[in-house]
Amino acid sequence: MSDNNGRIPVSIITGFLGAGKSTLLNRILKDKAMKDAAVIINEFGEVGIDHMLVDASNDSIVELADGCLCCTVRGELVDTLAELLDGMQTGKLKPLSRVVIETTGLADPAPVMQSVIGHPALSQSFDLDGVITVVDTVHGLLTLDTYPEAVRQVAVADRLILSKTKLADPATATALLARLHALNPRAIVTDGDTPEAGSAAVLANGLYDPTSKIPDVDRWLKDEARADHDHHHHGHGDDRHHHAEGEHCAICGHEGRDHEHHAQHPHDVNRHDERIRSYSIVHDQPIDPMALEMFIDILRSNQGEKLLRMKAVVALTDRPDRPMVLHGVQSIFHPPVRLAAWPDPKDRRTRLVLITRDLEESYVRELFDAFTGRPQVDRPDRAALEDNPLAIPGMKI
Ligand SMILES: Nc1nc2c(ncn2[C@@H]2O[C@H](COP(=O)(O)OP(=O)(O)OP(=O)(O)O)[C@@H](O)[C@H]2O)c(=O)[nH]1
Repeated sequence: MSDNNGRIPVSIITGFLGAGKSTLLNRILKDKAMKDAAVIINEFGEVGIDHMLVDASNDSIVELADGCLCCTVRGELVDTLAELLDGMQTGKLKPLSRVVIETTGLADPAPVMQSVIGHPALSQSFDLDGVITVVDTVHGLLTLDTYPEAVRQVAVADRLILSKTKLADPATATALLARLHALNPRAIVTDGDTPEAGSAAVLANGLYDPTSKIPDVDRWLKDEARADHDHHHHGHGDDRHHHAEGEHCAICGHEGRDHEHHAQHPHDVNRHDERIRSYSIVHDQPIDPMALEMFIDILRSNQGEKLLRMKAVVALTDRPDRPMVLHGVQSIFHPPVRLAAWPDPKDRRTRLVLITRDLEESYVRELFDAFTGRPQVDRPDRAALEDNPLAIPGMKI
């Protein structure tokens, strides 16, 4: 199902080692809607076996063995996408409805996403439709504590699919959900045991909606208010549970006197999580296109590596009725797309959603305010920044 511009949606399935990626993919491939999809499987190790585990009824399965998609075989991924395109253009391949990429368990999804959105030619033909991260309900908490790759996989996901839910005890599942919500409040969470999880519908995550032909902006900006609320409380000690005397706490197992703790287990050292933030910026006046360009340029050239993901719908002064959609991963941005109209004509506010690592919200807000005409008293304005981009406090190059 390609969009207005003929671009083919690409979904990335990721998740830690053994989380259940292949199991999920096998279920999805049985969906009739996957008939014209191509699947690219990346496997780490000398001998590829994942392709044998994936249902072979789909003849567009390509395996990229011996190396990790996010590092050594990234070029191979680009080549494979180019070959698929060539195959379609020369009539050797039937038109593809979708491409699904399954990464290795240790992959950082960002470079894989960049291969799709950042390649000048490929981005004309493919569009990232979302990252689906499979999380093992039994081992998820420990994995998140131990492996930064797992935290990144959760942080950038559009959808989280919980596997092995029936094997996990309820307390573990509750604690995991709280942890996932803190890390990525906007992701859709789906129980892997539901029929929905095994359907092609989970792959469509709304960078555009195939039926309405415009990005499902509301979906990826969802929970904006709640996420902001959570963020403001994060780290200020307000995100606590209170228990009455004698009450059993499902998260930490404590019983007895009144006690409080964070949504995660109190002994849980969220050493990776605390560096990752998700926040949104809302602005109600149309923005000068030049100012937007400079804001994005400074942000990505100076802080690109900390920008795990940014999605935005922006009202510009030249055509405020036709919003601009921006979509970036680290310093790579998809070519901006002008929508024909606002997804919701009653809500024409500019909205930016950012997922960052080691980049404070206050820095991004100040930079945004400086370029959109709302500088604060003791902060540099746009003119000062154009003269000297280092004038932003905390700016490092
Ligand atoms: N009970 C149960 N087992 C599951 C579920 N999902 C996966 N498994 C099992 O978990 C094991 C790992 O599943 P895979 O689908 O191979 O996981 P993967 O993420 O593709 O693994 P790698 O490719 O090694 O990273 C297999 O034995 C699966 O049968 C689930 O929802 N419930």
